[in-house]
Amino acid sequence: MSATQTFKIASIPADGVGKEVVSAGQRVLDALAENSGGKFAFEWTEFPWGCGYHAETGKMMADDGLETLKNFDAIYFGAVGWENVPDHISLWGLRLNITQNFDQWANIRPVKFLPGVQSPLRKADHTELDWVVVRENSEGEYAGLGGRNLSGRGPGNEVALQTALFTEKGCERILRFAFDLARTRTVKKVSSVTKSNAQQYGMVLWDETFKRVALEYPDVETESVLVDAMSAKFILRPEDLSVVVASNLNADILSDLGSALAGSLGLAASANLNPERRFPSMFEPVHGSAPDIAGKGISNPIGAIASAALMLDHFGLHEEARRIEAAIEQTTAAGHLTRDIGGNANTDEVTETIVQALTRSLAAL
Ligand SMILES: NC(=O)C1=CN([C@@H]2O[C@H](COP(=O)(O)OP(=O)(O)OC[C@H]3O[C@@H](n4cnc5c(N)ncnc54)[C@H](O)[C@@H]3O)[C@@H](O)[C@H]2O)C=CC1
Ligand SMILES: CC(=O)C(=O)O
Ligand SMILES: [K+]
Ligand SMILES: [Mn+2]
Repeated sequence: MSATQTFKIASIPADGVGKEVVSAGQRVLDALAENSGGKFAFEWTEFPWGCGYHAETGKMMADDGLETLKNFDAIYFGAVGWENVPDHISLWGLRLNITQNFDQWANIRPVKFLPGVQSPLRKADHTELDWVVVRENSEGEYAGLGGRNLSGRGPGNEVALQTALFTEKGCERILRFAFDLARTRTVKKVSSVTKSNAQQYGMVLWDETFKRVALEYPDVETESVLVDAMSAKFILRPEDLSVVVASNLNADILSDLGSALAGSLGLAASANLNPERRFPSMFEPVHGSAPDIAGKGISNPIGAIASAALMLDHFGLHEEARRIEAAIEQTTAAGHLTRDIGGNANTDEVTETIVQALTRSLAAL
């Protein structure tokens, strides 16, 4: 028998439901490894970073945290944010610190409809709707550029600048990524989203770069849509979508909309990729720490488990990734649903049902 391939994964559950869903995802991956016949194994190292760590140390992560993370094959993340730390401090201190410094410039967020899950869309059918949001994850509106003039202009006259950064190289690499992804899909189409009628510098550069790159992909259909119109299109003509590429903020908003259309924020998976593989990539559910339901054991683990499947794809374990997705589908089809999607199962019950479906499918090999 050939040697076991071991993947070193850094897990960062962080805050709120992040802890519940990361442990669910680990449980599923461990079950997969146990049934792999020694083909591969996962070696987990958990880091306690997040708002709880901040309460004890005044920092969101260790000073040498990035240096430590560099040695892992991937990062499995939960969600960051709690009431003891302002959201912009916690997000920049942990998630954005990692995505920015590890140049995880491509954020892939599939919008996936599942059997047995009711969508708010009247015409939703899980066999027909299937699109993916590609989010520029390194610049745009989240470049972190700007500043505040707190009191220099006198009381009541404070000013703040929040500058979006668009570079031709940054636009080009994410647009190429979207085209390459479209080529792997049944429907070869890229919808590029901006607001270039109102934002006449950066987003016009994006639009022009899109037209230029598109010339190299004559086999891929294209459209350029303004973000306000695209939000309507998500609801009225979702069957027209395959790959939707947008800037950091616009894609952030559109991906929450997409996951809500599929039934819940708790379902959506994401991959923060450094496509050059100079740094580890990070896999996390699209949702945040959900303080309104945290600690009750009722959070939906599917977004995190589906993110673990995206991590397997990154490792080249495609067949195993599809098996996890199939186990998720079997579970929802059989009516094992958490509350956010209309059921009354808790996090552990759904996770165990997915593990059982996965184990059965592996035993049948
Ligand atoms: N990547 C990250 O770590 C992100 C962090 N955040 C942070 O999370 C905190 C809460 O942010 P919100 O705007 O409330 O967004 P959120 O995504 O945490 O919650 C929005 C709604 O979706 C529900 N929801 C989210 N995940 C769920 C799950 N797994 N199962 C069932 N229901 C779920 C919540 O209960 C809530 O009603 C903030 O501190 C925010 O900064 C928000 C988004 C992403
Ligand atoms: C911060 C946030 O909302 C996201 O990355 O989706
Ligand atoms: K998250
Ligand atoms: Mn978001």
